[in-house]
Amino acid sequence: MNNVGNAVTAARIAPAAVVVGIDGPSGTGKSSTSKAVAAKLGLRYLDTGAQYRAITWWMLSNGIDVNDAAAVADAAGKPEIVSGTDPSAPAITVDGADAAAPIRTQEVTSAVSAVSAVPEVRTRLTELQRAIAAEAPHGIVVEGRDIGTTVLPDADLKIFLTASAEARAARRSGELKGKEATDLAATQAALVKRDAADSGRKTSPLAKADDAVEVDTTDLTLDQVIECVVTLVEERRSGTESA
Ligand SMILES: Nc1ncnc2c1ncn2[C@@H]1O[C@H](COP(=O)(O)OP(=O)(O)O)[C@@H](O)[C@H]1O
Ligand SMILES: Nc1ccn([C@H]2C[C@H](O)[C@@H](COP(=O)(O)OP(=O)(O)O)O2)c(=O)n1
Repeated sequence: MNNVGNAVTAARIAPAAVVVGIDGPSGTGKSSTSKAVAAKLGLRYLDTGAQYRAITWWMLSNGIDVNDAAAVADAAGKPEIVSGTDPSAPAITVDGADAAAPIRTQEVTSAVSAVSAVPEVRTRLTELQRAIAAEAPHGIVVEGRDIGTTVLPDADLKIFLTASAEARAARRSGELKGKEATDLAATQAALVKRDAADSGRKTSPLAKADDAVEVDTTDLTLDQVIECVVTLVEERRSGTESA
């Protein structure tokens, strides 16, 4: 076959880039599922929560009062946030510094909802997220709170993960063991408080898009959730299921 023939065949065989948005509250399995699905399907991966944490870390490190929305808005454009999109090695830097560890501290977790509620912060990160998604050659799995509703409303597949507060708190406590306090009731109370703040803010709150597929992960293993999402992506790709 000549070169033109080869190119035509390759174009027919290569699947089109697929964009998947995975939203839901904390501890429902967004990060674990998104990374695994992206790795299995050869897609890029973007953790938008890590970006909101990164901007929050920068605010705290630079002495900005995170409860002063005007001060946060003024500073929102200052930090340079760079996200890696390799699902097997997610990376994030702020002004060139590795932020992977400091964005996971309790101090950042407690402050992130206030910073995320500031419209200037959301506008800046939404633009960044759209640009990253547009550059992914074979497609991308993007996880967050407002991907299906706001960041990528035209995503090929939208998933909304849920789980009981008890299950989510137990999962998070398991992660924290040995690092920080593991009081289950305190972990659950903190989760529920953050959910309420994220769902209750005015600008692009945590919400299920009308056309998202809801998956309750309370009684599913992580492998079952991954399998479920992989199957849904493959169905969308082959056009066997209507949106
Ligand atoms: N279906 C599941 N069953 C049990 N544990 C899970 C399940 N999904 C995720 N986990 C675990 O729960 C914790 C939180 O998962 P994560 O993917 O970080 O959630 P999210 O990104 O929604 O906050 C991780 O330790 C993960 O391994
Ligand atoms: N698209 C997004 C992603 C996260 N956020 C905010 C709200 C969340 O409480 C924080 C942290 O998100 P992250 O996904 O890291 O949180 P958990 O892994 O669930 O603890 O960021 C957001 O407002 N919009």
